[in-house]
Amino acid sequence: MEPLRTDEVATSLVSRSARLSVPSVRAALTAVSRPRTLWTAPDEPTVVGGGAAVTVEADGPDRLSCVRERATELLDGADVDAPDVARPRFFGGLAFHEEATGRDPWADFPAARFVVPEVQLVFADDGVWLTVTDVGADAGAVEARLDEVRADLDALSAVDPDGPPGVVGRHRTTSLDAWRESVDAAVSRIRAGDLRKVVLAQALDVELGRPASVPDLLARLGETYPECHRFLVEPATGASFLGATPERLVSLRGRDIETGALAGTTGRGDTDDEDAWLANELLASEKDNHEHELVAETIREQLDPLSAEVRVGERGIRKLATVQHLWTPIDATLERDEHVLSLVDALHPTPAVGGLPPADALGVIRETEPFDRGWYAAPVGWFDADGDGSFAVAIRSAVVDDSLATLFAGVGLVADSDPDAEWDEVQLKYRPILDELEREA
Ligand SMILES: C=C(O[C@@H]1C=C(C(=O)O)C=C[C@H]1O)C(=O)O
Repeated sequence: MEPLRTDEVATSLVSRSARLSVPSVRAALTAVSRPRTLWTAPDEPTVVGGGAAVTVEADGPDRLSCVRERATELLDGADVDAPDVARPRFFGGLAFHEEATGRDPWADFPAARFVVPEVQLVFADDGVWLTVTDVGADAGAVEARLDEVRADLDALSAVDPDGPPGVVGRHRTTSLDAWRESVDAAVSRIRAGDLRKVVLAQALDVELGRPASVPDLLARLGETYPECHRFLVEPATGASFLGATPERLVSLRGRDIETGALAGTTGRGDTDDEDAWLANELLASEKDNHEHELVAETIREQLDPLSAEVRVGERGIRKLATVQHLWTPIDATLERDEHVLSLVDALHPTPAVGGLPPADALGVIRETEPFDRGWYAAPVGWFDADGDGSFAVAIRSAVVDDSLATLFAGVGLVADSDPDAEWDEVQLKYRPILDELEREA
């Protein structure tokens, strides 16, 4: 991609904002036009985006510094009249690997893409804020557009959500036999000392009874997984990528970093006793603790050189509707100012979704997986003009294209991993999305 010319970018991003009322996040997401964005994170206001005032894309090993450079030019010269909560931000993410293949279902997903939504709605504690942004327009035109969009959105009425579309067919990318073979091969390499951990994933193509409503699916995921990051990345055309992930990659505010290690998995029990028993087994499991420790250790090592202090909290259990994970909170204070994209670059992929050593694990993933990960297990999130931002790891996710959905799920493999147990764990990790597609209303 050609770099943007300076005369195209200087002081040309104009944002204006106002309060408004809309019945729900779902109604807002239904009303705005593509490309659409949804971002919901614990302790952050939910954001809905529609349209793109500006789009920045990049490819290859320097994709994040390219994005950052172009975005900084645009944001530095911006003419913004908005309270902090409603400031314009870039939303988007990356492909798991450095290059995009363009293979189905990822045809419309480049190696990195971020947009400043033309229409941004922030569901803040004190109400909903609308921000309209344009590039190359005069302030009067942006104000007129703000009035127009606000009038349209203010007139929205609540609509009952549709029930799930239902699942009428399934196709796995990996058979149980092929899986056993791949896991055995990976485990042998780990035992031989070639690598310490690798995360292998599967994809599941699902045919739906009727086209899925993306806003409804995300609304249902919000009810079942309120503690997760929910996201939608929907390009101008083609498929939508969405999910409800329990894994934060990193958030940065000023010099304060919050992250954590999430790895090691078991199911939920049918009774409280069984649930507690499963949690205790997980806490005591040598294999899961080893798998987890590699993630926590690596995150700490990545943050150490950048930080005045890294604090690793106590390992515990993170319970979700369908699974429980080992989780260690990690926070840090930066030594000097950094952009959140630099932290994303340093941390992705953590051994929770890649492996260790990272380059060897990525090699095994590329050789083994018969499908393109696309943006699955990669960072999605936002950043602003100060370089603050928040990113999640896009797991428990799917690409939805009309009546077709492709779900992704992976597992961490170490020396004593068992192929059949890992197979079952993959099936468990499909459930967040699969349940919302299948469940009766
Ligand atoms: C890779 C996934 O999950 C990751 C792998 C985990 C594990 O192996 O125990 C647990 C949480 C995530 O870090 C996924 O859900 O697709």
